[in-house]
Amino acid sequence: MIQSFILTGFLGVGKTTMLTNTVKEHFSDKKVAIIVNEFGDIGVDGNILKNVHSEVLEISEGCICCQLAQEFESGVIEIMNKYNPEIIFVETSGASEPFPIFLSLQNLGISVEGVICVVDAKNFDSYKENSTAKYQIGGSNILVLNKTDLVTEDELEAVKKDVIEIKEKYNIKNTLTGKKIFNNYVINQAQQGIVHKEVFEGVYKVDEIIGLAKEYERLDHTAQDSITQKVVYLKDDIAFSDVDAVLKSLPKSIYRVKGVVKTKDVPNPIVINYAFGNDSYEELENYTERSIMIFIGESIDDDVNLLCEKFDFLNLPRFRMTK
Ligand SMILES: Nc1nc2c(ncn2[C@@H]2O[C@H](COP(=O)(O)OP(=O)(O)OP(=O)(O)O)[C@@H](O)[C@H]2O)c(=O)[nH]1
Repeated sequence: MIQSFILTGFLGVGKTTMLTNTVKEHFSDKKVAIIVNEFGDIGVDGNILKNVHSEVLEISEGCICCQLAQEFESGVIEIMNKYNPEIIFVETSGASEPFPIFLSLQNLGISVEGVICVVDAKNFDSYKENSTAKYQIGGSNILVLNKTDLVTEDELEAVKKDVIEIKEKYNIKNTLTGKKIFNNYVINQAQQGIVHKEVFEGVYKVDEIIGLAKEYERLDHTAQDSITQKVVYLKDDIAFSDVDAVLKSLPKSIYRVKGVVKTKDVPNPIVINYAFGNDSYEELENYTERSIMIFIGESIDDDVNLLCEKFDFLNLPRFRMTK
């Protein structure tokens, strides 16, 4: 039976980082397939993951936990037929919930060995009130407190306490029986998403659930959430300092920026990663498409327009707005 893991967690918490590091560290001898669903339609994570693994299927243009359930299932079948993997990892977008994906995998006869929710220990306070974030915790059985290098022990304890409280409140239940679906859960810690191998050894395998799909009512949460994204292309190659200038001028409403940008001063295109005030850059080989930045946050349209006015190398696509 094919094994699978679902990776969930809010925007920018470190899911792609975990996948990149985990597969390298623990699964170099296995045939691994990765399915990644990005928030929106641009494959930044897909490009990063493809640099590390050969089998990466991107499902974009929507959310696999609601609008794209069917596309997700056919994607899984496609990857099984083409590649015959031993393990499938599904990285859900930071704006989806894991439970519908869990049901889809089980419907396809795939064993779910764990639903992992990555929590950003540094920025948890900034997003813990978001309802999707709560359902991500409630729908998982392995909670990983990541970015532990950025917090003190006391801060980490406080996050852990909050996470447990949310887990208890949002732990998903079978609406027919009233019983908890994930009876047990564990809380782990990580830095750069690296967790102990035990997490991936199937000790937290989730029991099969039968006949529950119709009972899950929170479908199409994207209709209610106020998180939006705006895609911006860059006209020309720019100086690295310009990228920095953009990130330093972000208003509070924009809490996540991803992108791949070609600069005049760095040989390879750089991957930009900005989450809640922290930024990082990494070079990416083999990227030949246009420079792009994706801004994600709450009600950000006007703020992104202002940024584009201020930095004239930022160019809003005229006919392109997702979500
Ligand atoms: N300091 C620190 N930074 C981290 C850690 N884990 C991830 N990061 C950084 O956090 C940023 C976001 O990481 P990603 O792995 O892209 O996050 P994600 O959850 O896949 O993000 P989305 O695709 O928006 O959902 C990147 O700049 C990472 O380098 C960590 O443990 N410590």
